[in-house]
Amino acid sequence: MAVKLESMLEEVAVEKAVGMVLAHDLTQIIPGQFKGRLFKKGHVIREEDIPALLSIGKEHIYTIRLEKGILHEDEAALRMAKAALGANVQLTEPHEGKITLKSTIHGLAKIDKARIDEVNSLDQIIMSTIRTNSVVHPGQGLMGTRVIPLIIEEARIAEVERIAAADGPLVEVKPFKKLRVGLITTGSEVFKGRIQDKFGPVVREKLAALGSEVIEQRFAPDDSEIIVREIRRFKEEGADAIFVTGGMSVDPDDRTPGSIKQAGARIVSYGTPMLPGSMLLIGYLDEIPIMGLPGCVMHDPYTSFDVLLPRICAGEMITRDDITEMGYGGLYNC
Ligand SMILES: Nc1nc2c(c(=O)[nH]1)N[C@H]1C(S)=C(S)[C@@H](COP(=O)(O)OP(=O)(O)OC[C@H]3O[C@@H](n4cnc5c(N)ncnc54)[C@H](O)[C@@H]3O)O[C@H]1N2
Ligand code: MOO
Repeated sequence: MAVKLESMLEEVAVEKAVGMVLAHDLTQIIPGQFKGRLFKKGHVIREEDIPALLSIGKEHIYTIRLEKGILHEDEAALRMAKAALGANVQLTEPHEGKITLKSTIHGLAKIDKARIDEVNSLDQIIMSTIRTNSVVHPGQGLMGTRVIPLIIEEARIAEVERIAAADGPLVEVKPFKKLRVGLITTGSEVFKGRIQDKFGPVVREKLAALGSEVIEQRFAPDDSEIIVREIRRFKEEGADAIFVTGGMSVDPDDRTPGSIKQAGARIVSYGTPMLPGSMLLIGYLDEIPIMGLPGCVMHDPYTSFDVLLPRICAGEMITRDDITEMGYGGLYNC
């Protein structure tokens, strides 16, 4: 097969290539200064291009005679990118044989890791992505895809298309919903005014960054009855989610996990295998997400709360398996 492909590529010395059409983008790299396309595919080589071609190490160029069933790298990348494409994602033009998929919105990137792995197990075909469940902004890259050789058998790209068609899109971005969140801040030291609340501003800011809001923050002492009552009140008032802060660890005054349970929540997990954020609780009160947020959320910039919040704001239901998977790679300077 390799011999057949090679027979479609003919080397021509650049001095003899004037008037010929470049068959692919040509890259220049000057470390620290420039990396990019010096000549574009389709460029007709001129006499004055010869010194530049020689300066980037091209003494020969290829002319390609594509036979039936063989694809140029740009066409192969385009077919793979189209096969992977889901909602709120757009393609770039091919550049040096690569096509990038970019988000068109602020949202939650969903990347199907299992099928991306399946594609990447194929020889000389790549799909390089960001991690699934990342928060992305308009214009942000989600995937770059290309084939390694300059030309490739179409049947191999059809295999990628088959993998991509087996289920939903490989790459898509879910928009965030506008959640109206009820916030209950526990702790007698805050309730009695011994210290100033530092949880409210953090939770408000994190929600605002995802397009959601705190409808009201209520304060409760370390008293289960009061905490349960406030949880039920937010539920009755139609909050889309309820967050309870503080009182999440092992002291006798830590009443939050017990109160969430007592309020009737189905607990998905009390505890996440992530540091910081190990004492976080996530559950559901009917279909409403309810979380117990430990003290670290106030001061650590990235905790289990930051992993779960974007998914909740995108309307996803968190499962016990999702929590389990947070441990591997989940230690952040804690
Ligand atoms: N022996 C153990 N100690 C701790 C454990 C443990 O498992 N065993 N877990 C640790 C982890 S992890 C965390 S996180 C912290 C915090 O847990 P809590 O959520 O129970 O936090 P509190 O005890 O309620 O408060 C801790 C600290 O933060 C201040 N605080 C609380 N709420 C506010 C607020 N709204 N504004 C300002 N400051 C607040 C509180 O006064 C305390 O000083 O536990 C570890 N320890
Ligand atoms: O819940 Mo604690 O965050 O692991 O620091």
